[in-house]
Amino acid sequence: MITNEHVLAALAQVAGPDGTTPLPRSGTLSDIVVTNGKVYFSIGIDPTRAAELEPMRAAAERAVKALAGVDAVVATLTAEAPAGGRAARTAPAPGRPAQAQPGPRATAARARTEVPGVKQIIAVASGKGGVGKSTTACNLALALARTGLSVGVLDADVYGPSMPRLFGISSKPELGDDRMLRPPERFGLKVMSIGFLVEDEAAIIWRGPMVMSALQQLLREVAWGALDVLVVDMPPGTGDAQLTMAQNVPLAGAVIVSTPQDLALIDARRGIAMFRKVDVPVLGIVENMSTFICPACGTRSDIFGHGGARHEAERIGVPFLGEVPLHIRIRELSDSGEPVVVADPDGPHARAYDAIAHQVASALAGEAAGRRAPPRIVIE
Ligand SMILES: Nc1ncnc2c1ncn2[C@@H]1O[C@H](COP(=O)(O)OP(=O)(O)OP(=O)(O)O)[C@@H](O)[C@H]1O
Repeated sequence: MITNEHVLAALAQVAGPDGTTPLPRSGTLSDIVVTNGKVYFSIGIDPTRAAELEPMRAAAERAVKALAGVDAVVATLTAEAPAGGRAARTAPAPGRPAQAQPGPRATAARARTEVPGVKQIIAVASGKGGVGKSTTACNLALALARTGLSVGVLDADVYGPSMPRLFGISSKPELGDDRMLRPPERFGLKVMSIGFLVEDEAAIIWRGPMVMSALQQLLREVAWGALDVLVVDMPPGTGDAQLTMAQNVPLAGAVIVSTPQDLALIDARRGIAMFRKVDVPVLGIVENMSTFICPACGTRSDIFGHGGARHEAERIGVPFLGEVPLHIRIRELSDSGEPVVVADPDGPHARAYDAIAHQVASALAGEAAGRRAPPRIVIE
């Protein structure tokens, strides 16, 4: 069985970014994750040296691949600091002066490199877990595709990837000759999930730089082809991992999912604040599980105080994108791998997602227009 020590011993043969210090002692190596014969690690580097250090990355991969019992190795270069948390991030390397740490905005500007072929990336996020973020991301992506856009889905929820289940995908992505992963396709959408790369239990131990490294790999080492929109299902919450993702992915905007309970709305506010902090436009709030329509008698009940999200959105000046009722069909269909937008395309739930998708699409069109050069005004 391969252990971290075996991997470290192999990496000791490879010189780190300074060209002499072995990688394990260079202070740039992330945690090492070994799962079912696959080894994952990242090397934190100055992003301006990425091309120059590619041979070092390849050498590290080769050294570990040579170990008996290793089937696959994924080594990535990341602009993130090495493992060791904040202490490692702020401590200067031996012999080097301490440097001022860039603030979130500076980091965002540096790290948000576009993903080739992908026009716009949106995050679907929530301030807390269990509010239906993944269900919303999945159905929103399908509804966006119904507006004629070409759409992909990236499941970045390291704490509980659910896109394979929601889309009913059991196949894993294939690795092409060009070393790019070919994402499985379902209902016309390319779907990639962090769950395809690791076992569920392994995902939980991914932290900081490893998470970012995996996300960068999912963004940039996947053959997405030409996409109008890539929908990223974010991990729930507003902790460090989420903030790092919001900072490092070139997001055109974020959709916040909330249930109507006050508590969830407080969390939703935190989510909004997080995206604002890193200059990502909040496209709006979706109120999920907004009302309960009794399947037997059709009576509508407002379980959690319906309208809370709309009211809150108005109050804080964020667009309200729409509401999706709590309905057993949505849950049943999600569990069966046939999302409601596909299974019942003309039903009321699909129409609710369509309405949300239209608003998101027009907000994105506005974002894209905002990025274009302003029109030249000619005064005659
Ligand atoms: N509108 C809805 N009506 C009925 N059930 C729903 C609805 N939205 C989500 N669910 C169900 O609620 C559960 C949680 O949904 P989901 O996994 O999408 O939430 P999440 O916020 O992504 O959760 P996590 O934080 O665990 O990632 C699932 O069983 C899902 O089928």
